[in-house]
Amino acid sequence: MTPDPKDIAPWITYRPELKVLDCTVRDGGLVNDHHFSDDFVKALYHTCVEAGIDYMEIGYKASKRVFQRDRFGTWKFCDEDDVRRVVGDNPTSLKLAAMMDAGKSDWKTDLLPKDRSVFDMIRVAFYVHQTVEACEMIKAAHEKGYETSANLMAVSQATEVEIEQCLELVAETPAQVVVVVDSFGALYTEQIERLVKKYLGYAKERGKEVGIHAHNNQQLAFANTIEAIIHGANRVDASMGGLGRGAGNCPMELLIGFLRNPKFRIRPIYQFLQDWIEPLRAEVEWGPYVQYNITGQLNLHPRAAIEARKNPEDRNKYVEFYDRVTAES
Ligand SMILES: C[C@H](O)CC(=O)C(=O)O
Repeated sequence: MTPDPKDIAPWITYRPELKVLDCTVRDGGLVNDHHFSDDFVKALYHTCVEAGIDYMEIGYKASKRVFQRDRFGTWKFCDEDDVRRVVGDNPTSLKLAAMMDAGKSDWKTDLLPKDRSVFDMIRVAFYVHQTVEACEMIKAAHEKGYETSANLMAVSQATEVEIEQCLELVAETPAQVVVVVDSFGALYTEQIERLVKKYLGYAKERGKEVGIHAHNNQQLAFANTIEAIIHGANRVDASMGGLGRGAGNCPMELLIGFLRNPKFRIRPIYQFLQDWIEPLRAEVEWGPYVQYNITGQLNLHPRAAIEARKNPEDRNKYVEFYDRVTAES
């Protein structure tokens, strides 16, 4: 059989259906409590438009009952007026997404009907025990007119049977996308392959796409993202300079350098790194530091590593950190 020309050297061709989501402000908000200036978010928005990125996740729609409004920045709540101050009515082809956490958002009351909102997509983030609420959230957002995505977090800690039960329930919802989320940066490429194939098994026949959201604890976020793409993930998350919680995410500059669709342009991304990400490094820290390597290897939430790196004097006490977390786990 003659192979499809697209399959001979797929890394020099492209899949038109593959879409990229920028999660810089949303995941990066977990580093600075969402205190990004309007100018930063505006510059990122224009960069995403110029770079041909498909979606920009501009923040969370978090509950103001659960989180104090004055302790967090604008992008934790993404009120419609705040977002419009930066993007106007968004007269571009870049779609805007917000994330809503199960258990931490007022999804019954906080979502406007789509025709009155600047948002296009709601991504529902949940842990496996919150699957039932997440399915209700997805249905509610869909009924209001939004595209929806199901992001099962911390999948590296869920059992096989829990993942399967979750996917069965999510498959029955209107979610267009189901994302493999490696919250702890714990997964290796072989595991990514298995998970993407498993997710596709539930998603594909219902017309849903599979996505990938990788963390960089073991410096595998880019490699795992490529692996997910190879096995059929068509929705891909990345952030500028890898900005994101703890070790950060798959760097956008690497991802766009890898993708071959001519609609993507890398130059505006370098401009954004130069103008906005490098100055930010002087204020906040993210990246695959040793404490994050350790929590990734142990398949643990990065919170202990984040805590350990808070005090600059203690940052290099790797052995003490290693001994503590291995004694606790
Ligand atoms: C579900 C989201 O992608 C949340 C997140 O960033 C995570 O890693 O978990």
